[in-house]
Amino acid sequence: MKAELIANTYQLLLNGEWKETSSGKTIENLSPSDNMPVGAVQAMTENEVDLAVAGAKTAQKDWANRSFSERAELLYAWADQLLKMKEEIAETIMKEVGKGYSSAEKEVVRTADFIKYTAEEGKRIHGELINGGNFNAGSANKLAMVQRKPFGVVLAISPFNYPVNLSASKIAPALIAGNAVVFKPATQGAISGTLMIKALDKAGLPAGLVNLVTGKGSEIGDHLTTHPSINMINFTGGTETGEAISRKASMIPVILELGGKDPAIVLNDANFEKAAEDIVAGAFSYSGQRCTAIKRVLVMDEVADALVDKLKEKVNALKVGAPEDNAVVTPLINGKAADVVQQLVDDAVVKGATALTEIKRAGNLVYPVLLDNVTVDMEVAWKEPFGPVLPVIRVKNIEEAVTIANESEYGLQASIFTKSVEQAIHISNELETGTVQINGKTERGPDHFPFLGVKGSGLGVQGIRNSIESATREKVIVLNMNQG
Ligand SMILES: NC(=O)c1ccc[n+]([C@@H]2O[C@H](COP(=O)([O-])OP(=O)(O)OC[C@H]3O[C@@H](n4cnc5c(N)ncnc54)[C@H](O)[C@@H]3O)[C@@H](O)[C@H]2O)c1
Repeated sequence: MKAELIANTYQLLLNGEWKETSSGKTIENLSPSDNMPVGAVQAMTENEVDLAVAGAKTAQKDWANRSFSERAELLYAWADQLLKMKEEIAETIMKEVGKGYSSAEKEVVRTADFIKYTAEEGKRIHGELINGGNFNAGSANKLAMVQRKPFGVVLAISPFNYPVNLSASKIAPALIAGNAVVFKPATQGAISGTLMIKALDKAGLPAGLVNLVTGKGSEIGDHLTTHPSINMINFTGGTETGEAISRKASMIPVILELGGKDPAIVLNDANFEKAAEDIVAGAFSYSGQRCTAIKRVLVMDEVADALVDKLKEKVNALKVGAPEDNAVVTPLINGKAADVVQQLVDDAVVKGATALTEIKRAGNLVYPVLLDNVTVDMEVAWKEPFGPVLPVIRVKNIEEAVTIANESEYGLQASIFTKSVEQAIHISNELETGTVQINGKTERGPDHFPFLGVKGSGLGVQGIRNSIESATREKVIVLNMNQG
């Protein structure tokens, strides 16, 4: 019997049953914006993790035998249920991770769209036939039938900042490809993740096909990532955690979406109004707590004053405050995150950066900071703040901008603002990033574009079709035809 979720203490979903952990322990989530309790999730035991993985392994066998279109039906129904729960989920995202309500609502709608597109795209996945005669030493009598097969059980680990979107973008492609999923949401974000799974369960989820594992990553994370029955890991989070996972996971594919230090490079001929608008939106929306946030500006010396004036005007106009009021800059996820930002700003100011906005903090709420005259000896030039701070580095020429951009340990995205497309393409080719945005802010999506990070920003490629393909391996059957 499936029990209804108990108000404020959320249950885990294990092999078709909503229940409490045998540990008797729960983890309470407080809202980053007002410190009020949002609810509690179960702190599962290693034994329950084992049951979750084993149940998923069993459920996967039957699921893999279903056709793509049958699997797609579950995804369509899931998207419908998500939209029916839109207000409840958006409100929970808002409270749990401090995101403005309208952004939280957009996250739910975008996720439903993502799931539907995944269902459609899954139906277009097919293998290929290869004739052996295409290779010199081969024979035209050999025919390879290449099919795409699921890996088995996919472990999906998501971060706090998009608790619904970055979870479903792992689960839906894995499911359409015929895998089962063990889903471990970030603790702060686990209630939103639980509601998303509740929608999937209402849509007719077969028992065990997706098991919800909640608990502290630091306590059950290693047990999960080194579990012998996990066949693939899809992780989004910090670079340190991701690198540790990739070292521990042995002989299984790992997809990692990690941190970033995306630069916006502004050339002499840029449209400064448009560049400033995009840079400020790119840097400060959801308080800069986005992997693809613009995290530094590299502007040509001659035009820096003109750009900085516009940046300052727009930063000062940002709405700061409560997520309920749809503020752009809201309290950060926790006090530790605010301390990191404050420390980076203090270091820069001590070393001679010019703060163009008032440096102000109230608990987790860090007011937006625009720093001019940042130099490469300052930590803020290199570290990911994951908060509302934008450093401006003035450079002599394009070569210097490219050098500073590429000296980063990260390589997620970069923006270039210029009227010269040729120049932009030339610079794009020099930049060591997964994506370059010409005359636009760095961002993930539209979700069917390939999305990847290089260097410390990740491993593997996402984007709907890429994500489905990444959740499958090839299986080759060779037909040796009778020559007689
Ligand atoms: N590249 C991208 O697409 C992308 C998108 C969003 C966020 N991010 C990055 O995520 C980070 C912020 O998210 P966060 O603070 O939630 O990251 P985090 O690394 O602290 O946590 C991510 C997830 O890992 C889990 N975890 C922690 N220790 C673990 C362990 N030992 N084994 C297994 N799992 C473990 C956490 O519980 C959580 O679910 C930023 O660095 C940001 O740039 C990247």
